[in-house]
Amino acid sequence: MDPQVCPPPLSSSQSVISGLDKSPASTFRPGHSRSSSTGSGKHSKQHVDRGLVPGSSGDLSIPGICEGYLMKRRKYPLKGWHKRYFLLEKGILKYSKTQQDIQRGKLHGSLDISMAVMSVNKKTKRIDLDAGDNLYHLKAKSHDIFYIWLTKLCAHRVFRKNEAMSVHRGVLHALSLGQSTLPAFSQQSRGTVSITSCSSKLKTWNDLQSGDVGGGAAVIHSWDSCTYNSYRASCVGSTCWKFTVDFTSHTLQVDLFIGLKWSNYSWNHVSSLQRTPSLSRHSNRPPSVADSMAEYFDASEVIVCETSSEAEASDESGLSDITTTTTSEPEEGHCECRRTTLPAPCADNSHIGIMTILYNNIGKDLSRVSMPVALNEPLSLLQRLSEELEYSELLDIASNIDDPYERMVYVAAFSISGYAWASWRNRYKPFNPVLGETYENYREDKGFQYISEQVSHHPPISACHAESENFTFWQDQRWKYKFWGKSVEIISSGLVNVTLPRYGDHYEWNKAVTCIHNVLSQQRSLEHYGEVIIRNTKSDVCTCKITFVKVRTCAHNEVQGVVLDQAGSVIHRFGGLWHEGIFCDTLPTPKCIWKPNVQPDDYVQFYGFSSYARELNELTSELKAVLPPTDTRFRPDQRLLEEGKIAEADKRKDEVEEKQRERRKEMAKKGEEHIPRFFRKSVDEAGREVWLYNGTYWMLRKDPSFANTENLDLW
Ligand SMILES: CC(C)CCC[C@@H](C)[C@H]1CC[C@H]2[C@@H]3CC=C4C[C@@H](O)CC[C@]4(C)[C@H]3CC[C@]12C
Repeated sequence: MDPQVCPPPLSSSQSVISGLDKSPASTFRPGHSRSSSTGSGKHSKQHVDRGLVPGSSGDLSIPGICEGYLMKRRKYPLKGWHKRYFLLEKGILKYSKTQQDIQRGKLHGSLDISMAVMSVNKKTKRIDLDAGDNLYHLKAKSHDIFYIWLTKLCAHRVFRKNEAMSVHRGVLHALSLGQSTLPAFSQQSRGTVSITSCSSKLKTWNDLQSGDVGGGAAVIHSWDSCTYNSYRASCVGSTCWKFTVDFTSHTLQVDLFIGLKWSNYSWNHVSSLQRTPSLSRHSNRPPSVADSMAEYFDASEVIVCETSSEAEASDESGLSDITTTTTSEPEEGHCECRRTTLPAPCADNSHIGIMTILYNNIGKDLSRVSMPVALNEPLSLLQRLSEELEYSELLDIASNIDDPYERMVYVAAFSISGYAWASWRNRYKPFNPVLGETYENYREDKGFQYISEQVSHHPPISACHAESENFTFWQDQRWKYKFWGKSVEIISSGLVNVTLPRYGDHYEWNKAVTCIHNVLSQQRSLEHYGEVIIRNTKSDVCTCKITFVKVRTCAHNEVQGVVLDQAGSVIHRFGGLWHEGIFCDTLPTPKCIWKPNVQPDDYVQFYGFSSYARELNELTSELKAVLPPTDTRFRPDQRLLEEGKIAEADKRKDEVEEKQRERRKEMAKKGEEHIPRFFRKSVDEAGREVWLYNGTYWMLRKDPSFANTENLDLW
């Protein structure tokens, strides 16, 4: 995959589709050409430049309009593609059913190109635009049309960015002149905010960024008095401006917003200004800094994928499902052929009397209590633990950062990313794996292979191990549930370990406490709290302290962290919301370090599963041939649940549990002890009992293969 690829921007006068421009359907406007991608004319052979996203020139000429029919992937529940008429003008992509509808203003949707991550696939002629709250999967009918759109989309992105830059300069200029009105071009951009009233705040902000206050480094308290109550952001030199100027016209408003917040204006005040869609998309909460930063960083990406996929062709039939979360075209033979949905939606479990179950088991370890299958999601805890690797790319990045402090920031973001699922998953519980159950997750596309095993039943311990070229990850988790009457606390012991062989690092950290609030009601919510300390056992250059902040009046899911040097001084500071993203402002370029993938639209119907989670229990014929029979994917009750056959699943669950009890009794009778197959018990440097991978799984899988080994019969 090749990030940051865009054809050179075209000014209005040098449209790639000059041939098309001459088609009768095209209309010309001075300095504002119109290109119809539906025309049949030939354009000069295009090549996609590998290199920078162009456009720092500040050229403000408006790129030509581009319009025509494209195929657009349907939204759930309808599948397949449909033909829609698109119009790209001044960086805004609008679409309707027909050209007439567009002309009449009957829009189906619109999207700001500069706010979207664009993924393209030349072979399949696909362009995916992900603006966070809006995701368009588009496909051109021919390569010519594909290139026209690609070129134009890039040109419009650049235009929007330059426009924002110039608006910004204009504001600064106006402020420096003490003007109360703004130059015309800023009003042309949007002009919705009462700029004059904010100018004094901006000026102070401007002083801050120019280093007049605090010797070039100003510490701003409470950016957002609600979300970032205690989060302190330092703004060094011009860095704060840097992120803002690169926004489109939204920038201005984000700037003002931050300026206002800093000046202790309330969100309500800001919301009384006319907000742009990007700011108001999370209507129930104020935008966080993480949001805005994430938007910028995403928007600067254009991802090109070279590969094609056979599955793509079948999409035409309208039979395959939508992919809503991938921002790039997956590699051949992989994600595209992974499933994007589950065989059946989840069943309503609100009728299950959790109260009776919990009250009958007060004081007991709930992981031992058998519960009705309707409370389960079709994943086991072994699979659940592998979800912690969903954002393994953070470790790949860390493994390429020479600076140990910055490396730590990425390791920290990885540790936080493993908690993101919680905001969508509070209605169902994973299956408790039976003793000896295994689960592998071989992700060639992500570059790691993961294996896990249930190594102990009492207490339940799940051990797992993943390796890739860049890192090794392992943990053995034991957890205890504590029921407090209304909420359940899950306390996990066992450390998470990550090594980065390139630097000889070995990081280890504890887990935060997970709490299910209002467990008896349907308005359950999950919270993580406590402190996570990340240590590098191979070097004491730095440690990291992450605080999952316990809920306060309005700051939900807040997390803050610091990277400290040996003397205890703060080298890096980061923070954000564990379900939304982590932002670090102490790096040379303040950055959104991590942002969770966009949830599929239909996540509520499918247990709150992300796209990644949906893939975990898929059993393809290739996998069937190589997996050991102990793999979770073969667990019959879980499979039945996945297929929506609740009553049968319940019956099978009893049988599986009964079989486990019998095996245990038999072993006890014979005086035997269960010996895990792929993990061995050991003691770490601090004298703690740990379960380590014995290195045999992938070897056996290959030779002689599990079909030729003796395997446990678990179900
Ligand atoms: C009453 C029921 C249906 C409500 C749903 C309970 C859910 C939210 C509970 C049940 C089991 C729990 C998991 C048990 C063990 C772990 C491993 C730990 O390292 C992180 C938290 C994690 C992953 C827990 C997350 C929350 C969890 C999934």
